[in-house]
Amino acid sequence: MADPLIVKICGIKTYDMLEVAIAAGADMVGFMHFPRSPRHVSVDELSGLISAARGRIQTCVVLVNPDNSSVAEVAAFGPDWIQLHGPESPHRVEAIRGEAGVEIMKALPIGSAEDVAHVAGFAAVADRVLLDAKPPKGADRPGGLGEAFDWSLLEALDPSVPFMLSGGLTPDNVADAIARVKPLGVDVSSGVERAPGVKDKKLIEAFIRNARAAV
Ligand SMILES: O=C(O)c1ccccc1N[C@@H]1O[C@H](COP(=O)(O)O)[C@@H](O)[C@H]1O
Repeated sequence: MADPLIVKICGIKTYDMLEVAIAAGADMVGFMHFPRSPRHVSVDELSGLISAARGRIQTCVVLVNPDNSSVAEVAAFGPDWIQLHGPESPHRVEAIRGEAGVEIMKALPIGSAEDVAHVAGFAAVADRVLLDAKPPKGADRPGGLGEAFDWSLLEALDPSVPFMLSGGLTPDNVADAIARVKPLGVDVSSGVERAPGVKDKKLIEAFIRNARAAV
């Protein structure tokens, strides 16, 4: 039997939306700890949200090119995952994985065949890889821009590499994405918001319903 699809709702900032994601049947929630993001939560907020979620849903803290002290500070709150969403090298991913004591998801920007060729090297040192759109030059953050990439690029990916898909997913395109790309899981932030950083209950419910119906 195929593995069940993993659905991650990222950029949760409030307890209300944490409860919405849990009730709607998400498998994982993501908390952004990156000040330039409209979804940024402070370390105090992170600590509270992770505690409220513990044992009910998997938690993932998103960091961008963190130093060792940030990794240690966040890992101490006991999330299930840390997502590295910056230009971390395979060597750095391996070092953080060794130090953090939590599972590591490495986000990789995909905009060309060359980007796809690098995925297997990261998959070898991370617990999971997340394939996202490559941000345009000059973007103020490396993700969470609601931009999709050309999914057909993934036809060149080694089929033995499991990956999650993100970038511009919405309730309207998630079923098509799953059918075409066959990811291990899907991850959404902007596509379930009514304004940047403001999650919407109905969009979260529709996203999860449509994703589950596609498998
Ligand atoms: O959400 C952000 O602001 C963000 C900032 C820095 C790095 C990653 C960020 N978000 C992650 O990007 C992907 C795709 O998001 P979207 O659905 O296209 O908006 C997802 O993993 C977000 O958590």
